[in-house]
Amino acid sequence: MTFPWLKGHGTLNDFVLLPDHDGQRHGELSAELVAALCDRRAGIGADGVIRVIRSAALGMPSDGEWFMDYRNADGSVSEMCGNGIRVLARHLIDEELVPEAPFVIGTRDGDKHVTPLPDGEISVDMGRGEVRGFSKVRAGERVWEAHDVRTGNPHAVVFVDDLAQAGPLLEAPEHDPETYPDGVNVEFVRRVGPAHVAMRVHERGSGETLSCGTGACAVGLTAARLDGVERPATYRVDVPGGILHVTWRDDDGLVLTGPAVIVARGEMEWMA
Ligand SMILES: N[C@@H](CCC[C@H](N)C(=O)O)C(=O)O
Repeated sequence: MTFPWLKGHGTLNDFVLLPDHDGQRHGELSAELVAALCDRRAGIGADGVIRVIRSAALGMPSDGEWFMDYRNADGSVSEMCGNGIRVLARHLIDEELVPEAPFVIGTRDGDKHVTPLPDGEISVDMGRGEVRGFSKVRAGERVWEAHDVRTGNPHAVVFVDDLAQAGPLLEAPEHDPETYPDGVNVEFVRRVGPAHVAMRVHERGSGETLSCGTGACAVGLTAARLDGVERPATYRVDVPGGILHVTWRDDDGLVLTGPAVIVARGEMEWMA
């Protein structure tokens, strides 16, 4: 089987893009193929795969022509990816597949409005986040009370004095299956200064990654609420792979802004 692919990243959260515009190339995208492509030794290597497909071809209701069909590195499906949608947007712009900006991309968390900025960064209206309460997470020997936050997908946000307190994060932090029946992305957050935080993340289905856009939104929203700030407020979120900005608008919506680049493309002859 041969097929085209591209590789891109947003703050080093990296993705393999699989153009499959009318859904005829990959059929039901198998978890096995996704995991093989994401393998950093035996495959291309990535935190996730994005199938570039028309909303209509996937039968998904959307005002956007294009849909982000997102898979984690283990092949599991996620509703939303804040870094991935910017990388997909960059690809759609580069290939002139979208007529004008701003434009809409469909996701399993609904339609997202995307705005390319003059400095090359891309903003995404992520919709409203939801802060629900608390739930315990454990990493290594330590247990924390985490904020249960939803930004299209599930997050547990833990404030720490030092990001090293999370330990090596080689395994998924333990969590309450009643709060998170489908698993959870866990963010460890340190305050850096006013409206400025730093985080590490262990992503559901992908392990520790160098950035997470939905996670940055969960963290920015939680920090801003704890600070009791007036909206609109913008928080800088430092991730190991770069810098993201999260704006909490006065209508409660969250806007994620950050870089997105395509770094390679090719034609794959899958030998496995
Ligand atoms: N890296 C992404 C989030 C990807 C999905 C996540 N692992 C999940 O399973 O919910 C981001 O930038 O938001």
